[in-house]
Amino acid sequence: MGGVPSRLAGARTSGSGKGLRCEDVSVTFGELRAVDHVDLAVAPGEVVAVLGPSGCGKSTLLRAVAGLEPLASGRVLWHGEDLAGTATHRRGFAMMFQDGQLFGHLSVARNVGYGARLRGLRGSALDAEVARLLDLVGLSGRGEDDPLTLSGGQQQRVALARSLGAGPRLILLDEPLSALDRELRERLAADLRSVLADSGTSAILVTHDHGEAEVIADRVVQMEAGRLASTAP
Ligand SMILES: Nc1ncnc2c1ncn2[C@@H]1O[C@H](COP(=O)(O)OP(=O)(O)OP(=O)(O)O)[C@@H](O)[C@H]1O
Repeated sequence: MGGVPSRLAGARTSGSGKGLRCEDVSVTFGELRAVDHVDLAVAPGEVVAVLGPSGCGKSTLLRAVAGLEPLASGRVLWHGEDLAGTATHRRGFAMMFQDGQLFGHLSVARNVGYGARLRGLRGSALDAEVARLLDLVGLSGRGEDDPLTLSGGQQQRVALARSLGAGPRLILLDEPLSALDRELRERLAADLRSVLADSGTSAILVTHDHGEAEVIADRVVQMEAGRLASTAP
């Protein structure tokens, strides 16, 4: 934790067809075209921020990538494979929201180990994985705590560790820090960047905070009324 390591070499471009590709993706709610013919590529290991005002369609785009919204047009592909027939839980993507939605009846360790258990880890292998994840998010030794006694920032770290524990190939982050106060947000933004870099996980970060996007992401794309605009390195 701490420090901002440089991103993985070669993770900056996505022209190879590797990683995620949204092609001409639209999502409609009745007359409203919430996501309007969006093209977006995320290379393996790359973190892309989607920045835009409230209601511009950011969350809907994430949900479409996750397979939680039907597409009115276009395709979502991973390594060139169309995911249309792949259910959400089979896509290998994890989602993390503003409110980390921890399981209040489970210890921190059980929360963090949840995804790893789904991957089949048990016993000492599971314990080692939980310890690794807790270390990754700066919460070593807190495994037996009740998550609801942790601060908001600590809870978000647990949520992040739990998401990473599922071993996702892509993590979808929907305003993961916006419930926190500014000081904590700035600190956790730097931590989030280093955790994503250390784990080599591809990510899409949705936010309306320009500074947060700049700190966390390799690339920032602007969304406005359902459409993606400029790309700034
Ligand atoms: N299930 C739904 N049914 C109808 N309209 C919806 C639904 N979900 C989202 N919308 C509408 O789609 C548009 C985009 O919403 P979305 O939540 O994607 O925006 P957002 O950019 O993530 O906003 P915020 O930053 O406030 O979370 C909004 O006009 C919203 O009202």
